[in-house]
Amino acid sequence: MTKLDNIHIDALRVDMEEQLQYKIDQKAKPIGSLGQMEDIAKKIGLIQGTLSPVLNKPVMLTVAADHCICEEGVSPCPVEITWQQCLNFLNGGGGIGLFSKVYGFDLRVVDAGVDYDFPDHPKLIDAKVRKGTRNFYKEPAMTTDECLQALNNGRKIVAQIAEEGSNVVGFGEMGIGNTSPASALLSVFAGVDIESAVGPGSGLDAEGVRNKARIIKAAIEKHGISDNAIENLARFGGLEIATIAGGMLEAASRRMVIITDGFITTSALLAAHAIHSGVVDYAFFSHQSKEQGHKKMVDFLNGEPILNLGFRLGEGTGSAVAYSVIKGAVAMLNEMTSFDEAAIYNTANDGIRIE
Ligand SMILES: O=C(O)c1ccc[n+]([C@@H]2O[C@H](COP(=O)([O-])O)[C@@H](O)[C@H]2O)c1
Ligand SMILES: Cc1cc2nc[nH]c2cc1C
Repeated sequence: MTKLDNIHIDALRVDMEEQLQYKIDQKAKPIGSLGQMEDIAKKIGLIQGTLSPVLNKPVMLTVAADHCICEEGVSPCPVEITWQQCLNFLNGGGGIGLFSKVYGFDLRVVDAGVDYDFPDHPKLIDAKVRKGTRNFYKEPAMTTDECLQALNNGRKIVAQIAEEGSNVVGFGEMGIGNTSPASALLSVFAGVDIESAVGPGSGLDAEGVRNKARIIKAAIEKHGISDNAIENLARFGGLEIATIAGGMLEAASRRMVIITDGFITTSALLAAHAIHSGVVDYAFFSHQSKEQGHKKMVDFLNGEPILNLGFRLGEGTGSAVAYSVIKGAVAMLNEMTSFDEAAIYNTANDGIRIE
């Protein structure tokens, strides 16, 4: 059976849009002058169905897996970096170990399919389906069952953090080789040609990028494109990508704020969107990744990146940094003085309306 049970995603509370806009326009500022922050504040109001939203206990889920597609020379990095970085994150290191502390996230590292036996750790979640996603140049990346298992693991993990009181989940990933499945999913779900969907990832040269495009193109020709989203995810995805996709669907069904990171977590959102398009209503695109295909993903999903810092690290680093803006947006809606409170008039001294 290639479907997930009981996914229900509510529509946003669009009936509240006018009231939210009114509240924002009463703030002591020219109309629209906080730009995209105003859109973010409004969207969180629509997600939570309130004029006074609250962000509780943000959790960062950095989901990791290995990729046997690396056998085809699609990544310049040794695969051992996946498990080494996971241990590093658990010790507060790497980009996401640091940024989780700086920006106030409770970081959990999720083992969705790393080719390594980790020691127990309070912040490590064991959701290993198998040691490494298969080489999709030769065979489907996952069986349908494995893919469903990963999707359901993501759902369970997010359900658990929601039970613990969180209503904000940032997504990150760690997986040497995972820009290859992300490119394949961009091509399959958004109809983007392979050459435009592929890039250097963690640092391939031009010849390497051409080889990567050739491998992914051959794989898509070999397995074909299904009209079932989960089948496509199983053929070309990754265990961390499927786990993240399931987590995003669960988060949306619980009206949580979802923060996507770069190229790989956005490919998970593409897959989740193909399963249930309503998931995108709950998602914030933290930043515009340098990986060329990322813009195509964001455009396909009608998103607008919050930051553009030239990041291409992954791990959840963009999600963490952009949360500072999201927090500011919610504070603006709740705490910024209105014209009334600031005891200034909605007209300038010379009588010109401030707009
Ligand atoms: O987040 C991004 O946009 C991003 C872009 C390029 C690479 N990465 C990271 O680099 C790794 C994948 O790169 P690669 O070349 O091994 O496929 C993986 O661990 C990602 O976290 C991440
Ligand atoms: C050091 C290192 C850290 C990473 N984090 C995400 N991808 C990565 C790739 C490398 C090589």
